[in-house]
Amino acid sequence: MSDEPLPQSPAQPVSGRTAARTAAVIPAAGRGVRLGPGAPKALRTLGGTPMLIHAVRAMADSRAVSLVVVVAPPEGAAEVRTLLDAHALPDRTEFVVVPGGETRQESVKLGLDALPPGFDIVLVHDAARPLVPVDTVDAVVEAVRDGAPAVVPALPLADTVKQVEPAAVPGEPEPVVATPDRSLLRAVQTPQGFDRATLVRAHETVTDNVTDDASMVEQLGLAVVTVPGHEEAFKVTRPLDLVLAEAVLARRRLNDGF
Ligand SMILES: Nc1ccn([C@@H]2O[C@H](COP(=O)(O)OP(=O)(O)OP(=O)(O)O)[C@@H](O)[C@H]2O)c(=O)n1
Ligand SMILES: C[C@](O)(CO)[C@H](O)COP(=O)(O)O
Repeated sequence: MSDEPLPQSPAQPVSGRTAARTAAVIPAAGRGVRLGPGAPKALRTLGGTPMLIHAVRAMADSRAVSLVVVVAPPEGAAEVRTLLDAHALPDRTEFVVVPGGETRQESVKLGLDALPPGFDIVLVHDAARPLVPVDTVDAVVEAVRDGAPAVVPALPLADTVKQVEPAAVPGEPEPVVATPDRSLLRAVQTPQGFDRATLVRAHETVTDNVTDDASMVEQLGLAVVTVPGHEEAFKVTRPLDLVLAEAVLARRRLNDGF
C-alpha cells in the first residue's frame, strides 16, 4: 500500500440538490500518442505513482464523491483494478473499472453505462489531469447542486488566438482568417459536472465526435456555465507537461513535508 496521505475536502454546506449523490467517471483509455511511445498515458508515473491514481484520488478526496468509475485501456482493465487495490484510497468511496472505447467520447459513454442508479450528479474527469485541486472539484459539484445542468472549470487565455485555414500539409504556413476577442474566450478543464439525466441524454443524442462533454449539452440547447478553473488542473498532453507536473507535485510534497 502507498503511504501517501489522503487529503480530503472539508465537509461542506451545500444548497439546492443537497441530497443528490455524486459519481465521477474517469476516461483513462487513451494511448497518449502526443506524449510519445510508452505505456498508455494514464498508467505512466508521476512522482512514482500512476497518473490515473492521482486523478482517482483527486476525485475521491472530494467528500461529495462516493463512486468512481474508471474507464481503463481495453487491454488494461485487470491491471487498473490491481492498481486501485494497491493504493491507499478513501474507504467511503466505491471503485468500478470498465474497459474503454476508441474515442474519449465512447469511453465516457461506456463509463456512464456502468453507473448504478442513485447517482444524480456525474463528474467527468480526464485521467490526464492528475493534479486538479479538490477545491475545484468541490466548486463544480456545488454549482451542479445549485441547479446548473452542466458546469465546466475554465480559465482565461494567456495567448492571443488566431483562426486559420488549416494547411493541407502540417508545418506549411496557414492563412489567418480571424482574431477572436480573447476576453470572450476560456480554456476549459475537467472535471466537468452534470445533472446525470442531461449528460445521458447528450450522449444518446449527439453523434458527431466532440472534444468535451459540455459541448454535447450545448448542442441540446441547454445552459452550460463556468466556474473558476485552476492552473494546476492542466492536461498532461505533451512531454513538457510531464516535466511541469513533476515539478508541481514535488512542490506540493515539499509544502506537505514528505
Ligand atoms: N479512446 C480514448 C481516448 C482518450 N481517453 C481519455 O480521455 C482523456 C483526455 O484525452 P487525451 O488527453 O487526448 O488522452 P489521449 O487520447 O491518451 O492522448 P493522445 O490524443 O495524445 O493519444 C484521457 O484521460 C484519456 O485517457 C479515453 O478514455 N479513451
Ligand atoms: C475534455 C478536455 O480536457 C477539456 O479541455 C479536452 O477537450 C480533451 O481533449 P483531448 O484532445 O481529448 O485531450
